Amino acid sequence: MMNLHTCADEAACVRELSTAIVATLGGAISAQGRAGLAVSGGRSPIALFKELSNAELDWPRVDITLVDERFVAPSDPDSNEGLVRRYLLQGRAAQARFTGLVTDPASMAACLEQANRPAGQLTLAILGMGEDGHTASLFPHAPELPQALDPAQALRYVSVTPPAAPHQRISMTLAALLRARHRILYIGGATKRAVLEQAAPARTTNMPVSFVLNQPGAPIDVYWHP
Ligand SMILES: O=C(O)[C@H](O)[C@@H](O)[C@H](O)[C@H](O)COP(=O)(O)O
Repeated sequence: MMNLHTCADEAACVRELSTAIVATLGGAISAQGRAGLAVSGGRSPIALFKELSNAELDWPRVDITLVDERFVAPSDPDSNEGLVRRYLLQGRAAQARFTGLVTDPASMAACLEQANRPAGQLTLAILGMGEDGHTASLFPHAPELPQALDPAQALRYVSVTPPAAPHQRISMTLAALLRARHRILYIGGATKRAVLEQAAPARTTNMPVSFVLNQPGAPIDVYWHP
């Protein structure tokens, strides 16, 4: 079920989100000693990463990883790890512990083996959305989509071949996203608002984001700005 937060503009969303994220991670640190955060790539989170990197939080107790990654070396301009290193792991947040997904750019199997090692419960997953209705790297019509959306999927990460976007991907599975304690979807603009409204009413594999928007036991906070 989704809880929609409408912000006046991007700056307002970034401030509101940063406050909410710090509260959520801080709460987990107080309760369990550490917090786990998984973030998305793309252009949308850059301003949020900049704001968060200066937030006051016990960053050494925060484990940061990725919701999804392109199968490229971390030095590649398209790498989500590179994006996180440039914009989030700066300032105060440089003290967080980061684990990327492309741990061996020569072997997808080795990356998946590493990414799927046992881990504690994720505190928060921050998702983005594409205009085709993908979230994470859960792309419509990807051959691996059935495994990635399987509610009984034990794996946290699978490989995904996007039918119409560059690079092989490593994506968190729907089941893993739903096992996180909290979920946020952060989007902006009129086109994505229309996509959200199309995807919100019912689950459809044509718009995989609909599976995170329609889960009674796993609410999601959606932040949108015009
Ligand atoms: O690595 C990725 O491609 C992302 O994690 C992806 O799911 C992203 O969130 C959307 O594609 C939105 O991207 P924009 O913010 O660039 O529109």
